[in-house]
Amino acid sequence: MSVNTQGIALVLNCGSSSIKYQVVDTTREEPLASGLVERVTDHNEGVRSVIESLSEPGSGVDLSQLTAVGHRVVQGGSEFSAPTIIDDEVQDAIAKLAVLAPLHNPGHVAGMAAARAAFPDIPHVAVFDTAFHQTLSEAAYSYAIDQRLAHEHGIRRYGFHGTSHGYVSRECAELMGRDPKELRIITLHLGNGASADAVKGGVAIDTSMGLTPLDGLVMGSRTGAIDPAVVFHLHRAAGMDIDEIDELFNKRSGMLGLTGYSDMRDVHKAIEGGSHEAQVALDIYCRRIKGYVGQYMAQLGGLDAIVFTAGVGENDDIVRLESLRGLAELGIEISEERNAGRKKQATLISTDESKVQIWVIPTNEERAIAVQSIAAVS
Ligand SMILES: Nc1ncnc2c1ncn2[C@@H]1O[C@H](COP(=O)(O)OP(=O)(O)O)[C@@H](O)[C@H]1O
Ligand SMILES: CC(=O)OP(=O)(O)O
Ligand SMILES: [Mg+2]
Repeated sequence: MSVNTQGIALVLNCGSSSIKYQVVDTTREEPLASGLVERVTDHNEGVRSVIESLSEPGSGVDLSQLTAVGHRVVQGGSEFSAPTIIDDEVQDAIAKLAVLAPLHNPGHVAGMAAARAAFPDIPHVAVFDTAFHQTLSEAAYSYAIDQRLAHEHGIRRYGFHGTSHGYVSRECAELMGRDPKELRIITLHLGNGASADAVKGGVAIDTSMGLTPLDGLVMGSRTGAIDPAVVFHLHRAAGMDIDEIDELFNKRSGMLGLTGYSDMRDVHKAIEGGSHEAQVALDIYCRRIKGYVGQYMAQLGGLDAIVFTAGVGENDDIVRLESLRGLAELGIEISEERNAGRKKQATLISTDESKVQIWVIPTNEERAIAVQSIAAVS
C-alpha cells in the first residue's frame, strides 16, 4: 500500500512566544511561503493575522488549494503515537495535556482553534514531538520513583523534537544507502532547545529530554540535566518559590545563565574577546554532548552514524569538533577539513578511516510535518 504524500499544507508551529509557519508544496523543494512572528502573547490572534496575510493577493499562495493544515504539538502524552486528525475531542485532549507542557500546549490549542475556524472544511492534523519516542521501552522511559504516583500523574520520559530526530535519522540511512533497520544512529538536535536520540533499527530507544523539554543537554536558556536537589536547596537556602525556580531553569539558565548570551554566535564572540567564562560554558556544552554519545553508544551496543542538526548542529563547526574530540579509540573520527564551516546541505564530516560515519543533515521539521499531515488525510 502506498501512502499519498503529495499536496499543499499550511504548517503552523505555535511556540511558547512565537509562531513559525510555512506553506509547503511537497512536490517542490522550496516552501511557497514561510514566516516567523515573534513575541506572541495571544496565539489565536497571531494565527488569525498569519492567515490574513497569506490570504492577501500577492502572497504567492492560494489557500483554497490546501490539502491539510499541519499543527506542531510539543506534548502528546502517552495517548498520541502518530499524526492525528483534529476534531473537538482531540483538541480537548491536547488542551488537557497542558499540565505536562505549560509553555507549549496552551498556545497550540489557541492557534488550532483559530485555524480550524478559518478553514473549517480542510482537515487539520496534529503532529507530535513526542510521537517518535513512543517506542522507548518501559525501562528507558520510567523514572525511579513510586510508580503509583508516576501513573497517577503521567510522570515518565516523553522526549521531544521527535519530528526532527525521525526525519534526520531516515535521511541519514538514505544518504548511507543502507536500510534503517540495520543501523544504530545517534541524532543530535542542537537548536535553542537541544536533545539527543539513540535510534536503532529506525526507532528511538532513548532520548535526552524527559517529562518536559528541560532535561538532558545544555541549551540556550535551559539547564539540561541537573541534580533535582538543587530545587530543594534553592527553595530552602535562597527562599525561591517553585514558579521562580521553574522560570530560572527554563529561561535564565543554560548558555544564558553561564555567559549572559543564549545565542551560540554571541558565546563565540565573547570567547574571541578573551572571556574565560564563555570558554568554560562552551566546554560544559560540548562535554555534555560527548557524555550522551558515550552513553547512547553503549545503549545501542555499537554505532554506525552520528548526525548533527538544527541551528547549532548545522552551523557551529567548533561545537561539532569539540564534542567529538578524542574519540578515535571508539571509532569516531571527525575530519577537521570536512567539518569546517556552516553546512547548508547534508555533508559527511568524518574521515575515511572513521568506523562511525559523522553527518551534518539540515533538519526540516515543517516539511516533515507537511508530509505526515498529507499522508494522514489521504
Ligand atoms: N552560525 C551559527 N553559529 C553558531 N550557532 C548558530 C549559528 N546560527 C544559528 N545558531 C544557533 O542556532 C540557534 C537557533 O537554532 P534553531 O534550530 O533555529 O532553534 P529553534 O527552532 O529552537 O528556534 C540560535 O540560538 C544559535 O544559538
Ligand atoms: C520541545 C522544544 O524544546 O522545542 P524548541 O526547541 O522549539 O524550544
Ligand atoms: Mg526548533
